Order: sequence, then C-alpha cells, then structure tokens
Amino acid sequence: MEGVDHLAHERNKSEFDVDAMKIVWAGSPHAFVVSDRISKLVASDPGFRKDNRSTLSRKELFKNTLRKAAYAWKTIIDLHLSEEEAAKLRFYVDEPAFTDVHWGMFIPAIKGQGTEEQQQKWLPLAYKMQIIGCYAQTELGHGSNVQGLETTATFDPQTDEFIIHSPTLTSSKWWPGGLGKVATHAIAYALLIVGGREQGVHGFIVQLRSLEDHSPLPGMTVGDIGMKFGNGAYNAMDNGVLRFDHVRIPRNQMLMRVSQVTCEGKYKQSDVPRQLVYGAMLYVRQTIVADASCALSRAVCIATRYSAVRRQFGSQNGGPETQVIDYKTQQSRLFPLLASAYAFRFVGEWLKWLYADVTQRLQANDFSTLPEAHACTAGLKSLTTTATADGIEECRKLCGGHGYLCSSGLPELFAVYVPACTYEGENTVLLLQVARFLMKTVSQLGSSKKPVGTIAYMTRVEHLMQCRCGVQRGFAELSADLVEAAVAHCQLLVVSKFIEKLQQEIPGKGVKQQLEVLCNIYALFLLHKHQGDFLSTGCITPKHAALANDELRSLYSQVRPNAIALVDAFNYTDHYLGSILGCYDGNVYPKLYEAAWKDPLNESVVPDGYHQYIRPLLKQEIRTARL
Ligand SMILES: Cc1cc2nc3c(=O)[nH]c(=O)nc-3n(C[C@H](O)[C@H](O)[C@H](O)COP(=O)(O)OP(=O)(O)OC[C@H]3O[C@@H](n4cnc5c(N)ncnc54)[C@H](O)[C@@H]3O)c2cc1C
Repeated sequence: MEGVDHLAHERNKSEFDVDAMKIVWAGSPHAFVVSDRISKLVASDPGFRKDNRSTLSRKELFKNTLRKAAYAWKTIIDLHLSEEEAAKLRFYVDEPAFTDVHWGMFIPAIKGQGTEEQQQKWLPLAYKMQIIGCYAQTELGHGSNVQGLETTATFDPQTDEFIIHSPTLTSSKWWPGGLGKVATHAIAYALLIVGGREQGVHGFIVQLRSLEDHSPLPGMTVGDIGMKFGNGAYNAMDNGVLRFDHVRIPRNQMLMRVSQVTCEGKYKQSDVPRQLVYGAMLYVRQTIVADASCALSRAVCIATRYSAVRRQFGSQNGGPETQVIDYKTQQSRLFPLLASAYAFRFVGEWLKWLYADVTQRLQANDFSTLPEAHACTAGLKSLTTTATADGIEECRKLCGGHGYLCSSGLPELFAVYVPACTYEGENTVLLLQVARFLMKTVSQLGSSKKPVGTIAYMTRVEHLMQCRCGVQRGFAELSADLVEAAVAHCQLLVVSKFIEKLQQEIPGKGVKQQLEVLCNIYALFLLHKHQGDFLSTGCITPKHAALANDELRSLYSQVRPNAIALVDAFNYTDHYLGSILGCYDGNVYPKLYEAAWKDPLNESVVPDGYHQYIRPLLKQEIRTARL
C-alpha cells in the first residue's frame, strides 16, 4: 500500500527527540539544514537516478558516470552552490567517479605541495574543471613502499626540463582513479635525479592528454586497468595504467614548496619545513574516517529497518510471527554496529578538530603534535575502515537471503567500500606505524618527556614502568602483537572521544540518554569481544567479564524500542540508501516483487538462448546441437 508507513508502530515507540538527534548526527543545525536540503535535491532529480547501476555493462556504467558528473557540475553552477553545498551534492550523488580524486587528492596535493606561484597557476584551472586531475603514486610493483617507486624524473639543465620515464614494466603507474580515461593532468610521483644523484621521491604535475581532442600526449601509454570487484561499485571509476617514455615537462612543474631544483641543477630545501606536506595526508585520512561513519550508518540503517519488517517463527495462536529484531542474537550482532556508527561519527568530528588544530600549529612552525596527529589519523583510518567493511558484510548477513540481492544495496555498498582498507595507506601498514609511535612513547616513559594528549594515559599505567621485558630489539618478530596493541590504543581513542562528547551539553529530550546507552554498548561490546586479552592481562576478573555481559544484554533491551528512531536520525533519503530493504516506509515485499520484474532477464518470458541450449537438452538432441 502506497503512502502507508509500515514502521510507524516502531517510530511511535521511540523515547527521544529524533529531530534533535538529527542535528547531533549532522554536527550542527547549519550542517543539518545544508545536508537535508541537498540530499532531497539529489533524491528528487531523475538525472541522479542510480537504481539500475548494477545491471549496466561496464561501458554503459562508465558513460552514465560521466553524464552524472557533468550534470552535477551543471547543477552546482546553475544553483550557485557554495563549496560546502557542492561537496554535499557530490556526496549524495553517491557514485565513485574521477571527480572524487580531482577534488579529494589532486587539488589538496597542489595546495599542500605546490609553491604560491604553482597554486596560482593550477588551482583556478582545477577549480573550474578546465583541467581534470588524478593522483598517480602507486605503481604495478610498489604501493605501500613509496620510496621503492621506480618512475624517474631526471633533470636536464640544457632544456630546463625533467624527463619523466618508466624504466620497467613494474614502474607503470597502476590504480590511480580518473587516470584511465578522463584525467587531463596527473600529480605523478617519481624518483628525482639531479646531476646523476638520486634525491628521493617527489611529485610532478604532468599533462596527460590534449585539451583539444583528449588524445594522450606523445610518450604516454595510458588506459584502464580493467574490471574490479562487484557489480556497478568501483567499476564506475577508470582506475588507470600509465607508462612514460621520456616525457619532458618544464622544471616549474615539480611541486616545489618544500624542496626545489634550480635552473643550474641544484637540489635544495626551501624555507618551508618538510613536515608541512604531511598536512594533506592528514586531511585525506580524516575525511576517510568521516566517510566510515556514513558507510556504516547506511548499512546499519538498512539492516535495522529490515530487521523490524522481517518476521520469522514464533507465531502464537495464529498471531504474527516474531520480528527478527527481537531475537537476542540479532540484537547482539546489530546493536554494536549501530553504536559503532555513532562512535565513528564522534571520533571523526574530533579528528576534524585535531586536523584544524595541527594545521594552525604547523603554520606557526609548531610541529610538536604532528607525530601524535599522524598516529591518530593513521590508526583511526585503519580501525574505522576495517570495522566498517566488516560491519557492512555483517549487515548483509543480518538481512538473510534478501541481503544478497543487489536491490538490498548492501553488495554494492560493500564492494564500493572495501578498498578503503587498502587505499590511502594499507590498514596493517598504518597500524605498524602507530605501533612504532606507541613503542617510542613507552621507551621514553622513564625520561623527563611526559606523554600528553591521546597518549597521556600511559603516565597512569604505573605497572608499565615496572615491567621487566627482556626484549630489547625485534619489532619485526613481534609485529603481529604490536598491531593488536595499536588497535587497542585506537579503540581507547574512540571510546574516550565518545565519552568526551557526552560530557558536552546535548539538547533534546532523551537524546543524551540514548547516546549514553550507545556509548556503553560500544565500550562493553569491545570488552566482551576481547575479554580473553583483558582476563589474561589481569585487567578484569571473570566476575567482571560476566557482569559486563549481563549489562550488555540489558543495554540491548534499552536500545530496542529506539532502534528505528536511532537510524532515522541519520536522515538518509531512500535515494541515498539505495536499498529496498532499508526504505523509510518499510514496504519491502511489494517493492522487492516489483523490482524483480524489471531485471533485464525478465524482458522476455522465454530466455534468449532457449533454442540453442535448453531445448536441445530437453529434447535429447545435445549430440547434434551446435554449441
Ligand atoms: C579502489 C582503489 C583506488 C586506488 N586509487 C589510487 C589512486 O588514486 N592513486 C594511487 O596512487 N593509488 C591508488 N590506489 C592504490 C593504493 O593506494 C595501494 O593499493 C595501497 O597503497 C596499497 O599498496 P599495495 O597495493 O602495494 O599493497 P601492498 O603493500 O603490496 O600490500 C600487500 C600486503 O602486504 C602487506 N604489507 C606491505 N608492507 C608491509 C610491511 N612493511 N609489513 C607488514 N606487512 C606489509 C600488507 O599489509 C598487505 O597485506 C588505489 C587502490 C584501490 C584498491
């Protein structure tokens, strides 16, 4: 039945002010208003339709993505959207595209690594999309180990140019989004060679394609790397391969904010401290943490609404069966994910603040908090993306068989999301960096250098000081354990930032109470999941572990009546969710039934191929059939 809210009885149960929670989730009343307006604008415009994405061929999908990107740009110009609104619009269009890399990596790289002059030359072109950029770092043979990149940039003082070259197959650039078919320019990373001396890996602005007819410039071999995981998903993106054959670029196209090559062929550091370039990396990683809460909340919204609609077993005296959300096992899998979505939202907010703070300090030549900021962004990027990828998959399972249908939205969400565990720093590699930072901090505990900020808790761990550990060296041998320690540190960060959030004033009837319940679920669920570690280190007793588990069960019961309202507070449109199972009105079955008939396979009753392949089987004519 159209217009009927099948989840109204659930919404009526809620014990808090959902509108006030929407503002907490958005971050501020202003952020809510912008987000609400732009998401509805996108949802109501047929030009941004996305429900057919998983049935399109690669070429159709890609062309459709190009159309949407152009249409989004036209909308931004026609409506005079601000930068904030434009970014929201791209977010709600919800299609991986070259524009993500152009705005998210190419422009920040020029801002972070380019000189004033370079910024003045390139940024206006990029802002107007008169050039489209990609970020070409990874090669076929090297990703995580950036210092191992093989592409070379050799300075030629005769012509005042760099010669960019790919000396081996493994030096081919491989993976950059937007490179395959769209980008006109790249920030390409290459080993700088000046006067025969290697000077480490640097970034260069390289034009790839003609601005007249889009053909690759001489010396460039460029294309797409092929189909990726899932239907639709990241196949909308032209991740590319690129080989340079002695391509010449002017000297002023090396990004020279930090180090420079003079026309005489001298390599020198500029006055700008090297640490400044880390700013761009911190920026990108903190946006990935914010995106994690969006992706996880989206999956949780779908699984929660569907769990309230779905009924299995338990009918008494001919009454309705039990909603699967009422099964304790369903709650124990779903509600920690709901709590995680909120936890990641708040730690993301804090990380945004941390980024602003560290940027201000860097500008004042204060680098003291940079190692901590780096450890926080790297660790939280790793923790939240891993938990989100796993969480989306768990939500798919929570939706049973129907979760496996593309129309549930979950398979594509998973396929789009999961590479976040790999790009912008492979998650384990990042945790190893956090572990190194932690070990350095521990090694300095006895000195006058007191840990502050997110590592201040270490001063309180008196027994750490008394620990007698025979291991002096051997980081590599212990790295698997150290990675676990890094994860635990990051979990502590998430919990403590959730608690700090609760110490702020939070308006709205019952809002703070709901958040307290979620915070407790998040913390106790971790304790329950890792109780082996807590017990074996003597941090808790078996009695504590049992009490924590009892409390967790009681907290699940407290969330239950509020579950639908807690996911409504994300304020996602049906368009953004892209899921029949998660639709706002809960009218799942008629929509699933209707969608099935729209599948291309159902265009004819008798399938194409019947006469060649099915009929010969049925008629026992397989031996003479032309197969
Ligand atoms: C969808 C997608 C989009 C991308 N977009 C871009 C882009 O726009 N531009 C770009 O330049 N690149 C891009 N990349 C590439 C991406 O940045 C790299 O894939 C990433 O940095 C990981 O590097 P790798 O592939 O070399 O992994 P590897 O480092 O080879 O990882 C393989 C395994 O080795 C392990 N490992 C590696 N080093 C260590 C170590 N020191 N100690 C212990 N274990 C280790 C890892 O944990 C992992 O399990 C993209 C990738 C994907 C999937």
